[in-house]
Amino acid sequence: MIPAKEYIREKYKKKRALLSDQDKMDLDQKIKARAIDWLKSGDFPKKVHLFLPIEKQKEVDTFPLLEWFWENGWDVYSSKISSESLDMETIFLEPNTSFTTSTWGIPFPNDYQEVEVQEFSLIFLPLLAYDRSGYRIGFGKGYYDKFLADIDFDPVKVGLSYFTPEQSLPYESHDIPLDFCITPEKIFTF
Ligand SMILES: Nc1nc2c(c(=O)[nH]1)N(C=O)[C@@H](CNc1ccc(C(=O)N[C@@H](CCC(=O)O)C(=O)O)cc1)CN2
Ligand SMILES: Nc1ncnc2c1ncn2[C@@H]1O[C@H](COP(=O)(O)OP(=O)(O)OP(=O)(O)O)[C@@H](O)[C@H]1O
Repeated sequence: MIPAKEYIREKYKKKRALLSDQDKMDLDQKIKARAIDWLKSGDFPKKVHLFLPIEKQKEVDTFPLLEWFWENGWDVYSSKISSESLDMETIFLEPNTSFTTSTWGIPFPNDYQEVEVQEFSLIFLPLLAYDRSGYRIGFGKGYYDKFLADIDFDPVKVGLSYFTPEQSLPYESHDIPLDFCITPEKIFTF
C-alpha cells in the first residue's frame, strides 16, 4: 500500500528531529563532500538555484555549498516567497551576502537583487521524503512544483537527503520528479 502524503511528512519530520546536532553535522559534511565531487565531475554551466536551509526543521545545510559555488565563480540564485500567492520570485545572491531568518525560518539575504528567472542549469530542491522514482514530498504547499512548472527550460533537479528513498510515494500529475538525490552514503539517479 502507498502511504498517504501527510503520514510521510510526519514520519520524516520525526526522523530528522531525532538526529543529534553532532549526527547532523557529520551527515551534512558527507553530503557536502559528495555534492562537490559530483559537481566537479559534471560539465554544468555555472548558474544554480539553491534553497536555503530551515535550521529549526533540520533541513540539509546548503550554506557550505553556497560558499563553494561563490568560491568557484558560480552565479547563485534563490527564491523569495510571496505572502499572497504560491509564486516565488528569483533573487540573485552576491558573494558574501549575510542572512537573517524570515517566514518559516527560511534564511533571507540582507542584500539582494530581484531578477527575472535565469536559465540555471541546476536546481537544488528542499524535501522531506523522496522515492525510487525521484518523486518528492515537501512541506505541502506546492511552491517548488509550481516554480518548476512555470519555467520554460529544464534544469537538472537535485534533492539532498539524510535518508534513503521510500519504495514508492503517492504523486499527482503536477509533481515533477528529481533527477538525482545526494545522500551521505550515495547518490541516487532516477
Ligand atoms: N528551505 C526551504 N525553502 C523553501 C521551502 C522549503 O521547504 N524549504 N518551500 C517548499 O515548498 C517553500 C516554503 N514553504 C514552506 C512551507 C511550510 C514550512 C514549514 O515549516 N511548515 C511547518 C509549519 C510551520 C508553521 O506553521 O509555523 C510544518 O509543516 O511543520 C516551511 C516552508 C519555499 N522555500
Ligand atoms: N503546477 C501546479 N499548479 C497548480 N497547483 C499546484 C501545482 N503544483 C502543486 N500544486 C498544488 O500545491 C499543493 C501542494 O502540492 P504537493 O502536495 O505536491 O506539495 P509538496 O511537493 O509536498 O510541497 P513543496 O513543493 O511546497 O515542497 C497541492 O494542493 C497542489 O494541487
